[in-house]
Amino acid sequence: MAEESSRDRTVVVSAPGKVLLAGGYIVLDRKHTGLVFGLSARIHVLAQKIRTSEGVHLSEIVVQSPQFLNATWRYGYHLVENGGGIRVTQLQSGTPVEPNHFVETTLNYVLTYIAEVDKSQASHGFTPASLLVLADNDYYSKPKHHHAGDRPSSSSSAEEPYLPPATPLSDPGPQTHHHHHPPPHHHQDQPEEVKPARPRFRHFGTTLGDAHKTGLGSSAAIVTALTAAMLSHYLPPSVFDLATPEGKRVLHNLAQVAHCSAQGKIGSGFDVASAVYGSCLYRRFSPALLGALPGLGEEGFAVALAALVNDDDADGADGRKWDCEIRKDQVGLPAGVAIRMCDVDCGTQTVGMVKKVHEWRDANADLAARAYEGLQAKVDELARVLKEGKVGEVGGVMRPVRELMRTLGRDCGVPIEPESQEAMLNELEKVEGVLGCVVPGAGGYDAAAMVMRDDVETEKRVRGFLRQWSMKHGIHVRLMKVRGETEGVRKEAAGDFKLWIS
Ligand SMILES: Nc1ncnc2c1ncn2[C@@H]1O[C@H](COP(=O)(O)OP(=O)(O)OP(=O)(O)O)[C@@H](O)[C@H]1O
Ligand SMILES: C[C@@](O)(CCOP(=O)(O)O)CC(=O)O
Repeated sequence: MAEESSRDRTVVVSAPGKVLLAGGYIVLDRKHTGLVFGLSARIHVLAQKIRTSEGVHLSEIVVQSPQFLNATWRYGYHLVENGGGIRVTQLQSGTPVEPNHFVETTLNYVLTYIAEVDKSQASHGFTPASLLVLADNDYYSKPKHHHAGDRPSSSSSAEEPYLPPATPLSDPGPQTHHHHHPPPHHHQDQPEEVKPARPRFRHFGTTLGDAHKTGLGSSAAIVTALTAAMLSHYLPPSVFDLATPEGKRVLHNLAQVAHCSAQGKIGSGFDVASAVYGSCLYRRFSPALLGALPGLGEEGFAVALAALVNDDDADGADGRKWDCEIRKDQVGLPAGVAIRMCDVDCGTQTVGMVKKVHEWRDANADLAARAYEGLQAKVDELARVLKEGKVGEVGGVMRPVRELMRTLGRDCGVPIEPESQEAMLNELEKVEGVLGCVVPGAGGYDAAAMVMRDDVETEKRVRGFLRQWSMKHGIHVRLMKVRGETEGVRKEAAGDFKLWIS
């Protein structure tokens, strides 16, 4: 008799966002490493079987992001000849829905992999499934409620939008009473009694394309959580078990391949690694690893993908082709210290910045090698002082990280720490209890990261500073709820998501 699969139960998986505290750009080179922390902000994916009563297409897979307008993606799928894998096709009905490239690519790769490792899936067809995506609120800036002359402090007290009414797959109803975490801290600038309860998963009131992302790595988190949820839903535990090191290894490899493909192979993969493993010192895999994989739909894609993901035809010295290093033992945070972030509501296009840095590096090899080595020394030092709890030394390491990144930016002609961010961080650094701050990752206008004392007084001072800074500069900077956290992907209790389960 067939082993019990998870297909009849709801599987919920979550994966964390990331903050690359130090090591941006250099981590793209295998010679170097980056210090990445996972975040408390997670993307959750609920995988459920679709009950086929209401004329639902038999081979449909539906992905929904109920926090956004027009965000239901329905897919059919077909087997491509000559082992080219499984390709999904977005089905349109009614209002046209913008394609979701990351979701679609993930479905292609994951269904191809599943059909290859469990042949019965390919022959019987995949049971129709619903995949519901719920992102913690900090992934996107708050929706604006006032347009012309938007004043910084007023929008945060505006009424929270509810989720839209019944969708074809679930009717979660208003979310205001569904607190999973403890209630959020009170904003200093608002009297407690007028603050409406905050929905755990708010509706952003826009399409996904119009949402302002804060730079927490939503694509890596969704690709990872979606991959894990689908593997857990369709495969029996003897073939895939997220709780085992082997399960995490397969998930990591498959999510990296899918994410790289969707992204156009430009990233180091630190964001997927931290979505799977949480905080770590990360060394990337050799880019050549993916070079040999045929494209989706090309002859032999399915077999090659499964071999690459399982890493079972390994010829490397240690028996594995995947040569990335994920060092969790070298990363930690001192007690009483937190990593927090402030959103400047702008967001950054990383791709163009990486291109320019690489052009400069290629034209200035010696200079670049020295700059990269200088940064690497600071990455290691920062990891060490945080791990060893040397609280007093944090600032003395983070300041040079900023200086070196600014120099790199100037040399390359890239605004890694733009002037407006520089000015703000210079002042933020002086706030009592703030140990150090940086523009994380590629820099630019993504949310800034701080290492600060984890106490109410410091938080008050930081909020006060950001409020004043916002007013003075006519911008909206806010302290986000999100914190650095060490844990990676995990299964969640389905009972905590009852409102979402149909
Ligand atoms: N809640 C969501 N539901 C469905 N798809 C999502 C969701 N959030 C993100 N995505 C997918 O991820 C894409 C955004 O990826 P992108 O790499 O631009 O952002 P990011 O990973 O948050 O960026 P960064 O690395 O700067 O943090 C979206 O276009 C969409 O395909
Ligand atoms: C520039 C880079 O090193 C870091 C990008 O980080 P982020 O997406 O800005 O957090 C690119 C990468 O490592 O993929």
